[in-house]
Amino acid sequence: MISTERLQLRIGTRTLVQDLDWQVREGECWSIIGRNGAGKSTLMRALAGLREPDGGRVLMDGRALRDWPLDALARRRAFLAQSRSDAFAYTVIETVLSARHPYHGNNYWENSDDHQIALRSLAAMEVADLAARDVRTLSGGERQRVAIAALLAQDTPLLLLDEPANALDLAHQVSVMGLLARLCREQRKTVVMIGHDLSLAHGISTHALLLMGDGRWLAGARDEVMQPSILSDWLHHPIEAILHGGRTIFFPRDA
Ligand SMILES: Nc1ncnc2c1ncn2[C@@H]1O[C@H](COP(=O)(O)OP(=O)(O)OP(=O)(O)O)[C@@H](O)[C@H]1O
Repeated sequence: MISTERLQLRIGTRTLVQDLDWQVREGECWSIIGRNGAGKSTLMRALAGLREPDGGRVLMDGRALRDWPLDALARRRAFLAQSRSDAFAYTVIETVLSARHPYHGNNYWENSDDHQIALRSLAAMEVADLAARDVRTLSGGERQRVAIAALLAQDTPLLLLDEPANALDLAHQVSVMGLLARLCREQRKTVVMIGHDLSLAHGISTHALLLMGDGRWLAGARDEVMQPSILSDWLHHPIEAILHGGRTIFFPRDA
C-alpha cells in the first residue's frame, strides 16, 4: 500500500528519520509512537505527499509519490492533520461534502451519492445532528469528529491520522478507535496513525513504528515492538504493562 525506501527527514541541522525502509500492507493498522518532537507529524506529512523527503522516497502502490497525479493520490489516501483552522463560515455538512471533491473531476456540484456518504460519515461519528451548524461554533471534540467524518467521506483505501483521539472524550476515543480497527479488519482499509495513548494504540494496532527523534526507528509487529522495556527506552520513561480483561494496559511508573 505505502512504503518508504531509505527515507530521510531533516529539520534544520537535525535528522529526524534516517534511512527508513518501511512497508505498510493492505489491512494493516500502524501506530507511530515517539516523544514530542520526535518527527511523527513530519513523517506523516511526507507519507501524505505534503512534504518532500530530504532523501530516499515514499511509494504508494509501488510508485513514487511524486509521480502520482494529485487527483489520483487524493482518491488513494486521506489525511487528518493534527490541527486545523476554520477561516470561513462553512456548515458541518458543507465541510464534509467538500471532502468529496476528488470524485468530481471537472464537475463542480456534488451529487446525491455524495450527500448520502457525507451523512453516513457524520452518523458514524455521531455528529449528524450538527449538520447545519457553522463549524466555527463547534466544541473541540465535535470539530475533531467532523474532521474524522470528512476523512471517512473520502472513502480512500489508506487513512493517515495525526492524533485522531485529540480532544475526544473517553467514550468517543474508544468508539473512533473501534471504528478504525473494524475498517482495517472488515474492509481491508489501511490505517497509519499517531497517538500518545499506548493502551489505545495497542488495542487497535497490528504494527507499530517507534521514532527516537535522532534518526533511529524501530518497526514491526505490535507485540514485538510494544514491549514495556522497549517503550521505556524509546519514550525515556519507565513504562509497565498489565493484562486486564484480555487487554494490555500501559502505565508510566512514578519517576
Ligand atoms: N517549520 C519548522 N521550523 C523549525 N522546527 C520545526 C518546524 N517544523 C517542525 N519543527 C521541529 O521538528 C521536530 C519534529 O516535529 P514534529 O511535529 O514532526 O514532531 P512530533 O513527533 O509530531 O511531535 P508531537 O508529539 O509534539 O506532536 C520538532 O522538534 C519541531 O519543533
